[in-house]
Amino acid sequence: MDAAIDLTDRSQALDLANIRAQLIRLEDTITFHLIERVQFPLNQTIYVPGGVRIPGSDLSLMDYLLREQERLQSRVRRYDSPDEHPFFPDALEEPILEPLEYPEILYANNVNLNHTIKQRYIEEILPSACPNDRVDRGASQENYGSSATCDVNVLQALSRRIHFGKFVAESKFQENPEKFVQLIKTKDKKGIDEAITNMKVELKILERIKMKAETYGSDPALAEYRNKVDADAVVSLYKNTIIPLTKVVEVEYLMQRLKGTQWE
Ligand SMILES: C=C(O[C@@H]1C=C(C(=O)O)C=C[C@H]1O)C(=O)O
Repeated sequence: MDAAIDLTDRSQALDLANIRAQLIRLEDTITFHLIERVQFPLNQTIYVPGGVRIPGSDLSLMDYLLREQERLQSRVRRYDSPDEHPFFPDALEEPILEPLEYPEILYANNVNLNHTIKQRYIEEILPSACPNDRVDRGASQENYGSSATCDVNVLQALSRRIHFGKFVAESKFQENPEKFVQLIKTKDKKGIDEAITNMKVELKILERIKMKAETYGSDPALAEYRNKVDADAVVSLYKNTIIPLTKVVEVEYLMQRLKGTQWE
């Protein structure tokens, strides 16, 4: 959707500095969406299929909203973009807008980590980020729809950020094809992971995201408005979920990279 990178321009899309700038932009998106979500209780019920009665659907309330949001957004070609991955591919419909000409930037692959992303978000990320001092006040209160709406925003931002690993991986492959061809041919996933890892960049990200969570989570003019989000929970989200899953995307994308090429 609002890519800072023009994905119809191959050189822009594979410039590692550009890609990293987009990942930095997504830090703001993810942090702000998380701040919006944690103003509500955990409301576990909205993640349970049947937890809230939905006519004609046996999905959880959150899954129902996510699926319908993806159906709607597919009609304005959100999922034609190579940096977008649906959680419910079967819900997508024909766009009402003319198709955009995306050059072949990424090589054919079936890497989609959304099932894992959603599971980690519901089972680990939300329980650690949502304050446990607010109780679930049941569907009769206004929180359920608002919580699910915020969840959809967070999940779509997490998916975009993690799957951007494909552009990182393609950029790194093109920088040194010989090294990666050798690692891929020998199915050396550990070697690929080491080759794509840049600890300096990772440490910088963790420092910056802590500062952002503390800053965005407070109001400069109102001292009492502090810690709208637990900064350590946001750092842990990046350290234990976002960065590791981005690297899984990079490794799994590269494992499929030689298919149909002269190296196969
Ligand atoms: C995304 C990159 O690849 C890896 C993953 C990172 C991440 O998910 O933030 C950061 C550095 C690398 O270990 C990169 O090199 O920028």
